Amino acid sequence: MAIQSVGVIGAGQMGNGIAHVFALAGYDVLMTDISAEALEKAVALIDKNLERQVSRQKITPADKAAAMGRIATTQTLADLGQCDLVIEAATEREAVKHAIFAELVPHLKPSTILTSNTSSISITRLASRTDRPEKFMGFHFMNPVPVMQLVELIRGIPTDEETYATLLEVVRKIGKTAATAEDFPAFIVNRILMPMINEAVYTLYEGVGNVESIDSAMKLGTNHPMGPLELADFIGLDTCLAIMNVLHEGLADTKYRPCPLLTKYVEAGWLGRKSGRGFYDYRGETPIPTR
Ligand SMILES: CC(=O)CC(=O)SCCNC(=O)CCNC(=O)[C@H](O)C(C)(C)COP(=O)(O)OP(=O)(O)OC[C@H]1O[C@@H](n2cnc3c(N)ncnc32)[C@H](O)[C@@H]1OP(=O)(O)O
Ligand SMILES: NC(=O)C1=CN([C@@H]2O[C@H](COP(=O)(O)OP(=O)(O)OC[C@H]3O[C@@H](n4cnc5c(N)ncnc54)[C@H](OP(=O)(O)O)[C@@H]3O)[C@@H](O)[C@H]2O)C=CC1
Repeated sequence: MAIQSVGVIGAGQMGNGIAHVFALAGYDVLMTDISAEALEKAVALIDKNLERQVSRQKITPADKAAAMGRIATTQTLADLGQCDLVIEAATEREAVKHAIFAELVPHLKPSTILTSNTSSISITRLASRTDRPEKFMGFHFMNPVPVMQLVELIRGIPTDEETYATLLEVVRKIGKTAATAEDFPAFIVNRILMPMINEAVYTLYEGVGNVESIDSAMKLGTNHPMGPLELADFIGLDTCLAIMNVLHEGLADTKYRPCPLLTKYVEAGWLGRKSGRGFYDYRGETPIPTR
């Protein structure tokens, strides 16, 4: 099936990056969020990130103008009804995602492919609550979307071959590379990455190192571009905790127990970069460790 128009639900860190990449690749993008402010911020951020690509001569000013011209926003979910492909990238909470799909599905044309950018939640379970489980897939982008090469494709039990083949082709058209994962908690990337981040928080919690020494050790000792605590702040501590909870509950193994310190930071509303504070304080000129 040919995809031309793409609906993006949630204009947070991932939603804006997904809209950016699809618009640049020539798709018409309609982005929605419950918050008008989030939509405004997302469009401003896409403009800024495209400008950065222009200044590094990755794209031309005309490419940027064309991409911005392909992005529209709405606060009405039903407006996404005529899109060929919908990518849900709202908050990592299963109840939120079920509610979005329940509201959206009655407005969708029959051919629309419905996807979720969830980091961890069962695709089969999300699909089963829609009217089109065979046209439902996990479509998992990495942060920052304009930079990261990978997209994980996750088929639920009922997903049909045509839907999978269509998304493989879309990944190719946006210039990224697909890895196919089976539908088990947190799929491939987060099954491996999130326990490492959680272990870094335990290392902090138990006093083995402080924020600076843990991040420095992993950056300089294992050549990771970001330390695990810096990366956790970048992803969002609420999202990290949500993923650990899905792993813990879904695999029923205590080795996935979220670190109590991670829970504490989320309870404080210190969610990382997006809220101004997490394992680092981002409110000044340079990030300062909070422990
Ligand atoms: C939680 C989940 O479900 C799944 C996940 O996403 S897990 C998280 C996966 N992501 C990671 O692991 C990211 C790890 N970090 C990194 O790879 C790097 O630190 C980083 C790419 C984010 C930044 O790299 P850096 O070298 O420190 O910064 P910087 O030099 O500013 O940027 C590198 C390049 O990316 C570009 N870039 C960075 N952010 C960008 C953005 N938002 N939009 C467009 N381009 C961007 C820069 O323009 C630059 O391009 P050039 O190489 O062409 O010059
Ligand atoms: N952060 C990351 O590194 C990655 C995240 N993901 C996944 O992408 C999804 C989004 O994450 P991320 O962008 O980081 O999260 P953010 O918190 O940055 O953004 C989520 C956005 O969704 C909005 N939202 C919440 N409820 C609804 C709703 N009912 N309808 C429309 N929009 C809604 C939020 O609005 P408000 O702020 O007003 O609540 C917010 O703007 C999650 O499923 C996450 O697991 C996948 C890969 C990487």
